[in-house]
Amino acid sequence: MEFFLSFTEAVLLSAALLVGFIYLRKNKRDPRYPPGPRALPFIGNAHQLGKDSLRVMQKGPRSMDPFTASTWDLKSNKKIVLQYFERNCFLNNCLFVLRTIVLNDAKLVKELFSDINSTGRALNPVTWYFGKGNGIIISQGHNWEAQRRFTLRKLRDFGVLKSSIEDYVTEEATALIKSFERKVGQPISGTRLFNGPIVNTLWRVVSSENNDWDSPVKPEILQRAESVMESVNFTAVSGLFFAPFLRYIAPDHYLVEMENTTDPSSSFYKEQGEKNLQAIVGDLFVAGSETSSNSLSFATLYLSQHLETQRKAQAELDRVVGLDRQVFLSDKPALPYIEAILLETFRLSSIVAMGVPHRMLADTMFHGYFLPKGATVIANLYAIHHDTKTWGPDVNEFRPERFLNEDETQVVRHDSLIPFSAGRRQCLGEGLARDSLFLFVASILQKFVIEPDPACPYVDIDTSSVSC
Ligand code: HEM
Repeated sequence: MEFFLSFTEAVLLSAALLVGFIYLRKNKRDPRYPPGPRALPFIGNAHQLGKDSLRVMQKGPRSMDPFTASTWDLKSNKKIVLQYFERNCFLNNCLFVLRTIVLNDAKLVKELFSDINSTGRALNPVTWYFGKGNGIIISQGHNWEAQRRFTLRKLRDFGVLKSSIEDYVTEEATALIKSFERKVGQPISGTRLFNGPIVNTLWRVVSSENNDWDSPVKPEILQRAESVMESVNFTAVSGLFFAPFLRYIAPDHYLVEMENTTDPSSSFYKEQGEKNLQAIVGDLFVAGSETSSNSLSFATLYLSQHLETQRKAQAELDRVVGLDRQVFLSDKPALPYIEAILLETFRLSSIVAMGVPHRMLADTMFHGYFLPKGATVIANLYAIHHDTKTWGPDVNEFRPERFLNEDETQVVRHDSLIPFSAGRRQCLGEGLARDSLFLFVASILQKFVIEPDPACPYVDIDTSSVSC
């Protein structure tokens, strides 16, 4: 029997063969890649990553017990510290599949993220549309380096990282305590509870302007920040929301730097400088507001379920601070139990569960494995903070004592706690976040006992959702 193809069929067949050929050439799995589950053509590992990609990336797709967190491969009895996955390319500018390296070990995250080759960011059309690669969070290369260095220096000069924004935060904490005092005995929803004081603190850092977030009419900046949180996801948020306020922002810092820049290739030069300034303001709000306010919500949620922990913290506060004065940052060294509560909250909640993905800027050999240029690298912070081999069998329990020495008089730092990631792109607001959370939590515990709502005594806690 003879077959004849029409011209159209021949063209379609050739096109299909060409696509198949390009696919095979581009997506051939290099044997030097880290180990990982077998991927299918075009969809990669999408079928295995499924709904719970967080846990699959932690344990591998054949994991026998998806709910006991451990980065231990039960079959080979080896720790899975590095895995290779292929994710589909929906919204990512890659051909067919997105090569993805997942790091499940804090030491490896610190090591790889200290390498300049790992400092790229995965750009996709959404982040590109909003940020155009400007600012800090989604930029890379010279632009990122220059903008990050400048912002860090200014935040340091300004004193954020030296804690001199203490006045702002303590004022916000006092306002929060007053608002709680009006509601004693009534249930308060934990969602958005801390958005007002956190957004206002950030706003004061960039503009020196103060707003009463507890007034019946929400200040515009809080409305804008909440609309950002509601409407777009973490990576897709834009500085544009805050643009009308740019005239307030550090006029004698960034704008002076722009004015003094005469090199057209500089990221501070004229229009490019403006775009970066706009993006940075957005970055600070996006990265700083939801993370900090959610951490506070988690801290109060855990505390509401652990009255004994509250009693111990309050005994410490009574001894060190008393009731007649405010808590200051200088009290921190004498309040190790409060500090341990925060560290345990960072660990257990792991709110930035998979960090912010990085992208390899050049082919790199790492611990004998080949990490190709363009591959996405994910630090699986959730896995690192929930590894039973590191933290013990009670990894899902809220137990601040794990961060204290035996007689509970000193904080014990743990190398595997990296809620702010590590290396060259480590969180820029870490100091501000740690200081504000300390002041808020200590001020609340100094005055109140947090109890679960009798109408909702059991709370099902997930990293992303809380429900009765
Ligand atoms: C509990 C609060 C916070 C947590 C858990 C947190 C966590 C993180 C993490 C995991 C990253 C990704 C780092 C990486 O790419 O490897 C990050 C980046 C960043 N954070 Fe935070 N953050 C918090 C608060 C803040 C605050 C208050 C600010 C600013 C005021 C801030 C500003 C930034 C910026 C600008 C970046 C991007 C850094 C870069 O790409 O070079 N964060 N943060």
